[in-house]
Amino acid sequence: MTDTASHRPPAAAVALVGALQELARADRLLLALDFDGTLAPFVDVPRGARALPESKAALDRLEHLPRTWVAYVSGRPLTSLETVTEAEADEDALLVGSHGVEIRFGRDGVSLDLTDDEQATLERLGGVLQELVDSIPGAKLEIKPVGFGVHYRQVDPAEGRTVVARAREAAAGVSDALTIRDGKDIIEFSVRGANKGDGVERLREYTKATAVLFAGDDVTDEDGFAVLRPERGDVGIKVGAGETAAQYRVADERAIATLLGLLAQAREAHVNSSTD
Ligand SMILES: O=P(O)(O)OC[C@H]1O[C@H](O[C@H]2O[C@H](CO)[C@@H](O)[C@H](O)[C@H]2O)[C@H](O)[C@@H](O)[C@@H]1O
Repeated sequence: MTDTASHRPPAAAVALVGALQELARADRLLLALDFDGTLAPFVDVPRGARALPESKAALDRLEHLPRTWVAYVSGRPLTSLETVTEAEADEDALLVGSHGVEIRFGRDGVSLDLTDDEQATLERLGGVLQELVDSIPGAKLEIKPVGFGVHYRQVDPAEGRTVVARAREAAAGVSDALTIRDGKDIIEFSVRGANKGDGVERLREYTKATAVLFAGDDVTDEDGFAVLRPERGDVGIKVGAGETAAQYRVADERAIATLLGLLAQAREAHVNSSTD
């Protein structure tokens, strides 16, 4: 490789920047973004996670632009997502929580209305998983509206697989109809199945977006990538390693922050040129 070639940006990065410039020209643009591992670096205590300041600043610019919507699509319960995105008081916030089960679009929400069977399963599930985490140093139970997350980020790394196996076994003793999701140092069980793809489609319908950007880092984000329509200008960005259906990949949350800054700049330029 020549010295000049070694300083050239890789073709994939050039293609991604080009795709974002095209996206910036969309008539109605929706940014649907995963939170943890995409906007916010991982931390030990989930309520302490926050988007990188550069991402937050770019998203603030974007959501103030006409015909542009910013939405968060997360595995977190809606209330937790409101806290970490600082959207509690934002009456226009677009939030999809609990992997697509909980929805808050502006003032409108979806009532969960758990059936008696779902409620009973949830209670038994909580009992067995609480007993499990109490027996494993460092394990924590996250209570969610339709399920539970067993966190093992602070468990001895050699024990991670055992925690997952024991949690699966305990949950199987309660019901064989649970939705189970493996995440980053977490295994989650839900009595209701919906996914991030459902959430993205609901957002697309609500905003009447003509193009969508979805970015995510985890296996659960693959449902979001699966509903994208690249032939209509949608863009999917996978953050970090792992198999993906996304068209593009970046290394980490810092790269996402940089791209959101570029997109904000390109969208502002597009909006200004259309109003000239
Ligand atoms: O869909 P996401 O927005 O990526 O949410 C996935 C899960 O995120 C949270 O857990 C993860 O982040 C924590 C804070 O950095 C970290 O401690 C934990 O190990 C990660 O798994 C959240 O607590 C879960 O409810 C979400 O499902």
